[in-house]
Amino acid sequence: MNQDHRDARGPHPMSSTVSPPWSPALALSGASYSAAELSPEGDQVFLLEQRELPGVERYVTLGTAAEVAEGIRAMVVRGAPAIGIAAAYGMALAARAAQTEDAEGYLAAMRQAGAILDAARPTAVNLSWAVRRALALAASHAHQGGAERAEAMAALGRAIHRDDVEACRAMGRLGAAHMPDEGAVLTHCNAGALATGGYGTALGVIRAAIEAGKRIRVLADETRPYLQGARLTAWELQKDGVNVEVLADSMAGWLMQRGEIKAVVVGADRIARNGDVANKIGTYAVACLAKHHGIPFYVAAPWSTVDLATPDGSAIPIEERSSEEVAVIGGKRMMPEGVRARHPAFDVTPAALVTAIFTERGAAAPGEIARLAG
Ligand SMILES: CSC[C@@H](O)[C@@H](O)C(=O)COP(=O)(O)O
Repeated sequence: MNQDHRDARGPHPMSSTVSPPWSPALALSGASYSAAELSPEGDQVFLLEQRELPGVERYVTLGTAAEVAEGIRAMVVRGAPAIGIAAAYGMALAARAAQTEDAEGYLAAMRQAGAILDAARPTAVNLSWAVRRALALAASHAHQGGAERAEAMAALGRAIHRDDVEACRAMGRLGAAHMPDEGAVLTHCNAGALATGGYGTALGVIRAAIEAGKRIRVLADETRPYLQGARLTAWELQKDGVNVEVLADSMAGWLMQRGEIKAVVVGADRIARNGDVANKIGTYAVACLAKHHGIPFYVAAPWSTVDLATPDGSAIPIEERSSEEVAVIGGKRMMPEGVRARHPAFDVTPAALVTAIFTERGAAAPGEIARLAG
């Protein structure tokens, strides 16, 4: 990422645009914005600068796989499916940059780009899933010419993007039937259009339920420390005219006790073979509360988030991010100098606390998720 992007909190008129290029995935999602796009020529990646939402809506322009990796690490783009799509587009940039006609040289360059992208964030399996798919394609077309390889890699990124929007729509239709006819549904973090190719997983379920005529209002946990709920979920639902209110994370238990919350639906970063679910830190606490109060707790995720190679949640790597992201809010330090904050960015909700998982392949009890592998 060049300096403009690394330091992307201020206005950088030379490096930013206000709208993404048109793409088939964007058209399919129905939104006016997109977390990640590849330019029509395949030479630039546009990321919606999510760290500046809800105040500023702009895109940073990236020209190399390493810049895309830095955008993922720094959370310019975030959300499991969206970082997988961004990584696939990063691999398209790498294929374009690999000018060599030598197949081995090309493969070495692609492996190197894949390793950089894969290392950007450890928990969401969609990232390594997308890199693996790109490397498999690279191995199959390494002997072709540079232009052909670059075109094929760009097409793969666009297909992964389009498929993700279609998966969101499919799981949305499925999950909508499980939503209450009316009342409040709680969600945690942002599992919406901003976290996916478009439409969203958990928010896709909510959108589909509302499109089907259900009178749902949304309670969005603010989701400390990055505030994905307050900043992102509230932003995208407000754009759609959905009734949304934000809760400080500590408020959900009280509202459940009062009977105000009818269901919980969240996304996932990785689902293990036994149905344990890694998702944004705080999800486990919400699931425990839901169990205690007899409230259904649903997870919506594309099949690319299901990791059958990981037997259970204890084997899922949990990202630890910087103390500063917890300690400093809006530029102000909220704890004494010299005191460190803990920052596990994800937690694991045991399968026993999950009512059902919705994927594009169908709905399943968490313990039966492997059945959908076909
Ligand atoms: C459809 S996205 C589901 C998850 O990726 C989402 O809930 C989440 O935990 C995102 O974490 P983030 O740290 O913002 O990348």
